[in-house]
Amino acid sequence: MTHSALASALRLYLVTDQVSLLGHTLTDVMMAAVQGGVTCVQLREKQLTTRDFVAQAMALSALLRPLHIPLVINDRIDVALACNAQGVHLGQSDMPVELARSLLPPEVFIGWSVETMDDVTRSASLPVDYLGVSPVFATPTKTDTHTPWGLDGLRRVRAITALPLVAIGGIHSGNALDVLRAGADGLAMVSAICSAPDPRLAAQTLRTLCDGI
Ligand SMILES: Cc1ncc(COP(=O)(O)OP(=O)(O)O)c(N)n1
Ligand SMILES: Cc1nc(C(=O)O)sc1CCOP(=O)(O)O
Ligand SMILES: [Mg+2]
Repeated sequence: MTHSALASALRLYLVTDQVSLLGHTLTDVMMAAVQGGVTCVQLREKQLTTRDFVAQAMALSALLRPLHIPLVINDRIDVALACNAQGVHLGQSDMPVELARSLLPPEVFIGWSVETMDDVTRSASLPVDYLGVSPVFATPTKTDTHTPWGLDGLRRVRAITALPLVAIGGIHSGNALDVLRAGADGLAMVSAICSAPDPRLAAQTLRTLCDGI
């Protein structure tokens, strides 16, 4: 996929989180978000057994594939391979991206979290397809994060890389435009969609913002 095709695919990026679902099922929230216009889904499971993770990944893959919405698996190359995911997302403590690249089919894209300018500089010589700018704002959804980049930090990242940038952390409809204007290609969100009273409407509102600039 070209940079620009991948950037479009990552535009409104749902990251799942069982804890944030307010009693709804993951499948129901994901499908509502898809109806509202999310362009990409990351399955992020920290508590499941491998067997249950694979089963969940296969179930989501069967729903998303006919809709041509890419499924990204967080952290786990084996799960991504098992469900023929379109992408994986790896962070600074996950499997090294060079090793992941050697294990994955070439068409599977790799996202990589960048927490410092040094990470961004290093990304130029790594086999990564997009960068997760981690975090843009502090968020209660994930607290083991590095110092937030803020909008100025995001602008500085934008200035030194041509890779697609996915902003994550504390993003919602009230700051989405600022984040896009600071240079993000895509917005990744957990709570603004998963914990919304109406996830379909939340995604639709965000999609309208994404399409408007
Ligand atoms: C799009 C996106 N960006 C960043 C992350 C965070 O990845 P990581 O730092 O590996 O942390 P965990 O999500 O694994 O807790 C992400 N998942 N997605
Ligand atoms: C999964 C994840 N990764 C982050 C990072 O900074 O790398 S922040 C985060 C959670 C984002 O949740 P919310 O949209 O509710 O703020
Ligand atoms: Mg990770």
